[in-house]
Amino acid sequence: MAASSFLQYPHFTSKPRSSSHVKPTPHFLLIKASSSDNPSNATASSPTPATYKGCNIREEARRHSLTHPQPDNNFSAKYVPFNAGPTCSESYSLDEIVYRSQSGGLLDVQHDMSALKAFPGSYWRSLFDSRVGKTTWPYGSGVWSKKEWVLPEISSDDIVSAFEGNSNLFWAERFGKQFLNMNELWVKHCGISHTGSFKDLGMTVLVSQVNRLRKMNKPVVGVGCASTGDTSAALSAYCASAGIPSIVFLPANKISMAQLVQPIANGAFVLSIDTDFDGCMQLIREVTAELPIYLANSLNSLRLEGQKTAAIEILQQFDWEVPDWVIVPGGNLGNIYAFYKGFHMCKELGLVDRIPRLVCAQAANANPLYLYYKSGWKDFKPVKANSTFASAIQIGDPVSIDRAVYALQNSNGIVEEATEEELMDAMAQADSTGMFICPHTGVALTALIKLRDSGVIGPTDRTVVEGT
Ligand SMILES: Cc1ncc(COP(=O)(O)O)c(C=O)c1O
Ligand SMILES: N[C@@H](CCOP(=O)(O)O)C(=O)O
Repeated sequence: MAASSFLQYPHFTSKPRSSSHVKPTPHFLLIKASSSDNPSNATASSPTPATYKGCNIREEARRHSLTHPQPDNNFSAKYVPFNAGPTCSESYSLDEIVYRSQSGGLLDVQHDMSALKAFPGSYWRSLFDSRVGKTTWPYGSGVWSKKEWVLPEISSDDIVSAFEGNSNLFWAERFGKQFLNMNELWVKHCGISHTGSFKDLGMTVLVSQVNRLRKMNKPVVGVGCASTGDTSAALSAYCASAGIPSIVFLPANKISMAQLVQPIANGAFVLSIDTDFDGCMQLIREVTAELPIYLANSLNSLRLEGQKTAAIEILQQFDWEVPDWVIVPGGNLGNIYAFYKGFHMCKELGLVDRIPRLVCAQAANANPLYLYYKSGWKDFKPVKANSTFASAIQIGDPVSIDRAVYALQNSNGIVEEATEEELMDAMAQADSTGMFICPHTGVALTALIKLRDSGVIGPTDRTVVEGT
């Protein structure tokens, strides 16, 4: 299909739809950014979803901020080439539509660290702790409770949030003791989220920024992604919440029915393409380079700003004590870098004094990072990803390979792999102790089992496995 023909699809009008066109759906309750806080804008057919004593929570937040002042917003962030040296002067405003550096490399969101450092670590710890479990807009979200470190310049009115984050850090006591002879095993359940995916953490940031860009009349007619199921579920839900068209490229017959239903129900333009995820990723990169469709995959570094908050949350949930190990399943490899970035910011800004060692776990059927690691980081080759029960990480040519290597090299990290048999055994063992985990978490648990067996992870090491 020619790229331009996407624009003929009725979803893709060049004019942003006003929020009055958004019909609330009975399937979910998202707190939607509106163009105004004026309660009189709420009509009978679109009731304000969250009310408190007759006012919406934005109004309430505004009143609250008068009595509980938030830090002065002198904070800012910009895009810079990923891992550029101190002499590099290339940078872009976050209001520009750019995914790659001049040399074609990855970008990173760089915060004004000197402005953030004006406040001591104890200040940030107390501020973040004070926002947990509240409905104050937008800080009730685990992502936006760290707004100053995420997208400091966005207006709270532009934020599209489902109050994602603040996920359970589960003490896997029985599994740890019975199968691993360890007491300090924890599972960070990032997948217990609005759409059932940790991608919500990144998507609230990306779609909020798109909402802002559209209000600035930037040329964004819709948002698109390639997906193995989770990114498309998150993208379509957040876009539907904000009344923004979305388009998702899915590899045909490789998405579970449960996840295929999500973008369809959310009204996304769903394309099932006769290729694998890597083929879909290539296609969406070409389409978003040519058309005013904003790229929502983790190649877009905005996503990682939201996902990094899971790492900050882990520290917060341990009362700012640092675990020894954090194990993350890896596919397109944005998330392992997001974790590194969250931990590293906490160290740099004085909230903690060290970072955990990171482990990235891949399915043996889709293991390009593992092979690269085993070569001593000498020889990266994309692979043809074979089918795996961990279908969301069936990815052979990860876009964030450079970010992942950086994260692992700077955290004394390790890469492990899991065969199909190993990941299924790990799942069965975990489930037999009352957990109910997905195959991707099974891949991460397999990495843990192997590292315990070899003695690399000790019996008293505090270890967190990310459930996605
Ligand atoms: C359920 C699930 N777990 C883990 C991952 C891996 O995350 P990443 O692609 O950031 O490496 C993905 C996506 O790839 C996923 O959908
Ligand atoms: N597993 C992912 C693959 C795409 O990852 P992304 O983080 O780059 O969007 C999915 O759910 O689609």
